[in-house]
Amino acid sequence: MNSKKLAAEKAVEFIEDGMTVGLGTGSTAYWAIQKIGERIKEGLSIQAAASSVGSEDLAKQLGIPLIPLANLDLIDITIDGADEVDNNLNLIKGGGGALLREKIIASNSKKFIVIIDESKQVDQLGRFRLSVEIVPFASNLTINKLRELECDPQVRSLNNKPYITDNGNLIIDCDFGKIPNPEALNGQINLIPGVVENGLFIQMASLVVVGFNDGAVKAYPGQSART
Ligand SMILES: O=C[C@H](O)[C@H](O)[C@H](O)COP(=O)(O)O
Repeated sequence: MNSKKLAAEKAVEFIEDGMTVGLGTGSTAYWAIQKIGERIKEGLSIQAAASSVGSEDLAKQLGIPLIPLANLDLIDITIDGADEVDNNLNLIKGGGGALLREKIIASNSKKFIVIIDESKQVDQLGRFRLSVEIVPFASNLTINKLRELECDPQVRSLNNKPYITDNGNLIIDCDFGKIPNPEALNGQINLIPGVVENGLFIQMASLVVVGFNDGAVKAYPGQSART
């Protein structure tokens, strides 16, 4: 049973004609984009905003109409994956390096639906290294500041070169261990000059849809639920 696909397809049921839809990034969001593509072929009429070049390319292949990002106003619904979801429905995202665009799109969405398989559920965030996007200028200085937070910062690399985001920045993966106060840590990190954004998504989820290996799907409403 593909639990990522189950969660993704459940979430796509919330999309209605005429909506502006935020497309997430990653292996779970992939299934949501595929399902949206299917529904477009069946006559669904929407416009979409992609959170990464990869998702934009996939949407184009599937014939999903994309709205130019500069024209984006309010997004009706965004569907995206996560690396971890805690009991308060706070998230760690950014494993695929798309956290900045994802956070901009999610925070401007009336409804933000998070889709995960059951392995992503945790009691407390911190099993997964937290991604921090920083500008390349004097990156060592910014990394030193992150090190002061005692998180063993590591520059993400790809093919033996620093990984560069869609925005031309670096990703620093930080191991904080268990994160007892994600809200405070989010503020501390984002106050460091040179940091663009980090992968903590605090009280942003309207709904978390979890796919289970036995075929069950459960949905948990978040505190930011507006509908
Ligand atoms: O930057 C990547 C995103 O935050 C992804 O949504 C996240 O890493 C989850 O990806 P996946 O669904 O592939 O586990």
